[in-house]
Amino acid sequence: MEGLRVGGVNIRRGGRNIVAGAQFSAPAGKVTGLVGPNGAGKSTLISAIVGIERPEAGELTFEGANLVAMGRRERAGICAYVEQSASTEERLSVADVVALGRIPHLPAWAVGLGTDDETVVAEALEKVGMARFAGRQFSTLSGGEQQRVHIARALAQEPKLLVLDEPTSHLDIRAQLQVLHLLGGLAKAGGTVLLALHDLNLALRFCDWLVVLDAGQVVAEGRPAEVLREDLLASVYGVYARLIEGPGGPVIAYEGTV
Ligand SMILES: Nc1ncnc2c1ncn2[C@@H]1O[C@H](COP(=O)(O)OP(=O)(O)OP(=O)(O)O)[C@@H](O)[C@H]1O
Repeated sequence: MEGLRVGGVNIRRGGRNIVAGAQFSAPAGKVTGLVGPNGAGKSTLISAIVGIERPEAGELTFEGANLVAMGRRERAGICAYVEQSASTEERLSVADVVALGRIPHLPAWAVGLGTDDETVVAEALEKVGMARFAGRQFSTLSGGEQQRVHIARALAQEPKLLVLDEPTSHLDIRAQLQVLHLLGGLAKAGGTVLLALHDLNLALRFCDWLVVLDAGQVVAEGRPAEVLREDLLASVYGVYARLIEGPGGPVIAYEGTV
């Protein structure tokens, strides 16, 4: 299965190349991690993939269809996006925020959700452990609770391509494991999942495929344990680390900065 293909993408901002000739695949049926140090260009590249900005050059395709040329509604029928910092939906309830995910699936004349849509919304909240918050005003939630609701909104969209920018940054460790497990389940069901991630041990454990971005360029792509080698951790992240065998597979033990 083809999934997402990023081909020779250039993105300029402020008069300089932020992403330069990025080329990689996020295959369908896999969780692909996009990793790299602060400022590497991960969010910028993601903003082009989800259609927030147009790349200056290059191709972005999903299952062979050109994402750049797609209209908003068509793209929303395929791709859901969970932003790094959640925007404030001030007066909406939690259930209303998640219901926004159903909009691409509603007919143009619809005035509200159908029963099936409401079931999808309730299930999405259940999956992220937020069902009991359905009636709460979104703005009263904690950062981690808001992040879970945004993930639920993306799940309610039932996307073929799910793109998440650091979806676990505000989550406690249990919620991180639950969300990453959930994403693994979506991929196993045939979905394409791409997520920017800082925790390389979580990337090792939960990603099937890894893309490393450094200074706007893809410097490595492959299976996590083959990509996250000691020399790459030193050259890209500037850290000394050892890969040691943990009970559930390899684990990175950090030793210091280069
Ligand atoms: N409008 C802009 N003008 C100039 N530089 C910009 C602009 N927007 C972003 N940048 C720069 O582009 C680089 C990439 O930013 P981006 O947010 O994509 O990185 P990132 O890999 O997501 O980083 P982080 O891990 O810190 O979230 C950074 O150095 C940032 O300062």
